[in-house]
Amino acid sequence: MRNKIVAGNWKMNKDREETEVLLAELAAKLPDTTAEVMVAPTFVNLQEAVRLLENSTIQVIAQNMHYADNGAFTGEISAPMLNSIGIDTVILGHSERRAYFGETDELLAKKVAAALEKNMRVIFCFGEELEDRKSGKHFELVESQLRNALFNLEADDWNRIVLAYEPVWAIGTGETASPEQAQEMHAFIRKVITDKYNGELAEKISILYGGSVKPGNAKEIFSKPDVDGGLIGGASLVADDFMAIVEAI
Ligand SMILES: O=C[C@H](O)COP(=O)(O)O
Repeated sequence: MRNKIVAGNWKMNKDREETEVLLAELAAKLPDTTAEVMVAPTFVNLQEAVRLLENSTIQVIAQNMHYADNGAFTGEISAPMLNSIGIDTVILGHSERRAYFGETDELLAKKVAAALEKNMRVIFCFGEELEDRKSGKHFELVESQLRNALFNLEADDWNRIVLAYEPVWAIGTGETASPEQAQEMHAFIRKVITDKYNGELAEKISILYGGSVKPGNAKEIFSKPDVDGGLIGGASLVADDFMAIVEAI
């Protein structure tokens, strides 16, 4: 049985006070669920978020990290720093990091290795652009992203990998992949992992869908057999919406 996960990626939203308000609402409204529920506030508010959620089952995770432990990397945050405030899960490879900050598969392979080395869990994001889908190259592209960043991992490393398929054309656009498109890609991802490793390993990997998941479409998307939850952007900034999505899992 794979872990069901609903993770809220707050991106560059919510200052300190707004963070406190939203976390308090989320803690109060969290429904009874067997799913893992996670939130990724901005770096400056992570420590406070950990403190505020110490009595909640909601996990606080990070949006990004550098591959080095420390050093001359102005503006960056390392895995040991995250560990030191009680964070053990990090989102890597988000399409906004790839598009606006030039993150490549090669760099992401180093980040993934660094996170795993520090016993962190990684939510690894990947997905095609609209042109890739229009030209029918989306399967090829997705496979290459997995191969380049993750296929040097040992089978055991995958115990700490969660995948988040996010078609770039569906992020923040209001346009969602149809539940069938999501299922088709998730099944393909599981097949690619089966071919590289084995079916048993592939069956254990939680594969989240991300891209305009809202209370109104979450249930249908989550009903697909290879969709194990969601990475939620905009709707994670509104407590009732996020919790409605948690209810839908
Ligand atoms: O990390 C979350 C994804 O980028 C999805 O964002 P969205 O739900 O605002 O489309």
